[in-house]
Amino acid sequence: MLRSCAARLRPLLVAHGRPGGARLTSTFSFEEVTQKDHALPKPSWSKDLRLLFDQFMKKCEDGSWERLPSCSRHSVQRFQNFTKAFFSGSIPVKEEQISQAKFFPRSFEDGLGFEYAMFWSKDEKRIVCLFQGGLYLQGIPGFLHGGALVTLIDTTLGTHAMLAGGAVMTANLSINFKRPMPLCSVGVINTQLDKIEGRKLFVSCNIQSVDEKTVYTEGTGLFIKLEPGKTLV
Ligand SMILES: CCCCC/C=C\C/C=C\C/C=C\C/C=C\CCCC(=O)SCCNC(=O)CCNC(=O)[C@H](O)C(C)(C)COP(=O)(O)OP(=O)(O)OC[C@H]1O[C@@H](n2cnc3c(N)ncnc32)[C@H](O)[C@@H]1OP(=O)(O)O
Repeated sequence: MLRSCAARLRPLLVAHGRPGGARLTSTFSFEEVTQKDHALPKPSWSKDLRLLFDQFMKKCEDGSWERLPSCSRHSVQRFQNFTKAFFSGSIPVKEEQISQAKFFPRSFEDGLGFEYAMFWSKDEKRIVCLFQGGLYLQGIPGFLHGGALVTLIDTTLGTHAMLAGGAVMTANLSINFKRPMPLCSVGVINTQLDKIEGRKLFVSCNIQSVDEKTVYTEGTGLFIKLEPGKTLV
């Protein structure tokens, strides 16, 4: 039986002894829901993406690296806990709609949107995200839309911030587009946590070509740790 994504993510959050991780687990009581893990090889993955994925799966064998599961939906339970913890006002979306809601980067058909897999290095405290942008992410003809790259950077930096500090939200992103990234090509995102100041987590990354000869995009993000009881709306 497929374990829920959240259940597979939970050990990561708690294993790093993050109070946030524990709080996130206790606050969000990861309900056991069976969901498809999208961060696994699919027929739409290119040879480059599969090769890189296999290289990183090998690195996971000694436990120094960990593949991060990635599902398309939050459970209703997590929605209830998240909104109860951080949102006082009535949230416009209804609970029954949540089961249809999808995590944006996982809302495309296989191969047409964001194909990606993230790996977390416990020792180096960084994420490597292997990414292939599909045909529905086009901006200028033949190249990826800048907003698609920002989405992926937001999600990757946000995941790093979450692993470092529990439930977070993006406060600021700054992006430099250095070279256009071709549609259907593979990019590698490397993140680093630059500093933590109170509730503020400053993380940065770049997206490089597989041969590391081209830097497509650079990004920094400021993520704010959410405080249960301090409602956002
Ligand atoms: C979220 C996880 C939930 C559980 C998920 C479980 C499993 C994971 C599964 C999938 C998820 C995968 C990845 C998740 C990670 C990321 C994905 C994307 C995340 C987003 O896509 S999320 C949507 C976009 N995001 C928003 O919708 C936020 C709107 N916003 C607000 O909700 C508030 O704005 C908030 C909460 C950010 C802060 O509000 P607040 O009241 O709590 O804090 P306050 O304002 O006091 O700021 C505290 C200190 O930050 C400084 N500060 C604030 N903003 C700044 C800025 N822009 N520039 C420079 N400094 C800034 C202040 O100056 C002060 O600094 P100082 O302490 O030094 O005075």
